[in-house]
Amino acid sequence: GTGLVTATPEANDVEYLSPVTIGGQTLNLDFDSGSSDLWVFNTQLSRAATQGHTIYDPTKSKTFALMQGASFQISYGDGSGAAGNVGTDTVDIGGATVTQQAVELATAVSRSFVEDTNNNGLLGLAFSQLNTIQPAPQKTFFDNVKSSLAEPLFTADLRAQAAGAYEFGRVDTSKFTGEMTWVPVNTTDGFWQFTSEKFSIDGGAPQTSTAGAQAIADTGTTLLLADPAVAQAYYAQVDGAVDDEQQGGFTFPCNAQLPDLQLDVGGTMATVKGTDINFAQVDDQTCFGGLQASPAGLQIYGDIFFKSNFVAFNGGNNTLGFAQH
Ligand SMILES: Cc1cc(CN)n(C)n1
Repeated sequence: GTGLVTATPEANDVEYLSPVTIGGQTLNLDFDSGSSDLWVFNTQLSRAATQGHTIYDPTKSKTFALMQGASFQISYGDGSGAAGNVGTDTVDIGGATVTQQAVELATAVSRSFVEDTNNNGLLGLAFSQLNTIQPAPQKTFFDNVKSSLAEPLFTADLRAQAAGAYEFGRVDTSKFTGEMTWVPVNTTDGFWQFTSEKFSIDGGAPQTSTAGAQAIADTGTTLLLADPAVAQAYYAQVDGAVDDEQQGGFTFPCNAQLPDLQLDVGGTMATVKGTDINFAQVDDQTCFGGLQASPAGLQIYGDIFFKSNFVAFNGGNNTLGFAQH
């Protein structure tokens, strides 16, 4: 089978939300290819924490079962987090269905989740080895549904300030232009990880940032966090760009002409449109860059990258497909 849901951006494309039906109840969740837990806002959370959210009520589901003694606790790269207990229920994403999917029920969530009332939980699409359920990690929705899909893959079609889609089971070639390039994934650390060590600016001469530099395809991260050498070289080409500690990264005059950026994905260059690198206005003249330096040595290609690139995540042969859109 296949499954298709819309991916609707929040303001500034900070994240994208997609409808998921759990035990007959539909919540909008943030699909995150950089983590492996499916957790939801639910009736166990305080009224203060759930104000404005859509919550899942396990007592109203005919197919819910508690996973006795199981718990989860997850922290994300942006410092946010959630923790709670666990059950199983039937999960349907646009027609792709898993019965007895582990559904993690938050009993505590960090402030940023409480405040983001469009987000009613996360659906992890990285590898199941990263699942935080104790005492026994559980499989992701994709791992569980994979064998029933027409093709063992899902695709992310994220758009700038417009509805896109996640699709399970097929590559809709009408969603992109040109050829799709497939690259090998290193699953050792549980991410959709690949080598990305070269870059060029506006199609200029390719440069190597750091030999063997790695990147992950992460739909749950807003920005494009690249090797510091990439960010330095890019913003050196933008008049008035500064690395502003107070703002927390590179900013530039909002009327700046932003060059395109090419990044290699497993050896083939993928383009990030300059227009997509203008992330958000921070004051009347100043804008904050969608490209920032990654502090940790691992590059994180988030939504800024996906707005220019249609990506297929193939769990059959552990490859990533990239195409411009
Ligand atoms: C909630 C959340 C998810 C991610 C990326 N995996 N981040 C950085 N924050």
